[in-house]
Amino acid sequence: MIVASDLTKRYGDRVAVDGVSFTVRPGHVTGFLGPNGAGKSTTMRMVIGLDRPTSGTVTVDGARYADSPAPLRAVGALLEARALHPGRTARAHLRWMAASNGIPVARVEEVLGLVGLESVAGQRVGRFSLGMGQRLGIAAALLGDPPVVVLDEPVNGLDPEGIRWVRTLARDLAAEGRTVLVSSHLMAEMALTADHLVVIGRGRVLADCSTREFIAEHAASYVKVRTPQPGQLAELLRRSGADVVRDGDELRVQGVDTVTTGELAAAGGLVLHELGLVTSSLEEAFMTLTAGSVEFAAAHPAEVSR
Ligand SMILES: Nc1ncnc2c1ncn2[C@@H]1O[C@H](COP(=O)(O)OP(=O)(O)OP(=O)(O)O)[C@@H](O)[C@H]1O
Repeated sequence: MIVASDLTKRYGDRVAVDGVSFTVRPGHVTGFLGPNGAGKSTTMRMVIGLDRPTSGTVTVDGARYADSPAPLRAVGALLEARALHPGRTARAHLRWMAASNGIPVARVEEVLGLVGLESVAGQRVGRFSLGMGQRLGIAAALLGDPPVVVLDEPVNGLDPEGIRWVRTLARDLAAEGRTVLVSSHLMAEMALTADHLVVIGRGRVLADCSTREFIAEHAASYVKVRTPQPGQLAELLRRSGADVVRDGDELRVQGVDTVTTGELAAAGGLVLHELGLVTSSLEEAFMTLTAGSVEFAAAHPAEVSR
């Protein structure tokens, strides 16, 4: 279990992580979600002791990572900008990591197989593609067979097959009872991978709930209905308590479902050309939630031309 309590990190007068508290439980994939610059990497670096909190604490299974006698066996981590010796082969890199953590060399071949890098294990990592580098980073994270796995943007640079592979791997690791924390700035991907979400923006926790709860709360939906008699239908719907927005022959209705909308139209003898439920995408929900906390938002075209 990872427990962060009031975790804060300042760089000079810049607050990267601002009083963040959350718990990552075993047996689940927890998605750590936020736009660029939200503080995800900084938080993850503090989890594995690469950065020291300005204040607050973070513990892994009750202990600070820095106090662990064999860190790779306690927490496996894939962090961005991993330092790799470009002249070393993938196998040599993993063997060196295994040796320095008292891990049997046979485990190196196991993890190479697990991430699908056996055939290129003898190649120098300097020539690896971004995707191969990510797989090597994941192999390194799993080397110590750790109960806690922290993956920072693991699908970066992966093709669709690779993305699906990471998703399955994360879920399998959680199903084995491990604690799995995966960061991403892609809401849709996280919705498929994570059971639980911790959403941050500008260093603060914006949401901490199950993925199901997040979808139910933030993905807005409305009934879309098209009719040649929009004025009359809007009137009927409003009388039954619905909020209605009219756009030509189309009505966007909230507060009643598709069944009620159809029945009201039938009772009023009105013709319908279209009736359906529209649910805003999770990406939209995520962007709405984090709108005020995006560090590098693109200017609106109208603002640029002004
Ligand atoms: N070493 C550093 N010195 C100064 N500022 C830093 C440092 N590391 C991070 N920051 C700042 O802290 C904030 C959070 O950065 P962080 O990399 O943790 O965000 P992130 O959510 O991981 O973003 P991304 O998705 O872009 O990786 C940013 O404003 C960043 O500029």
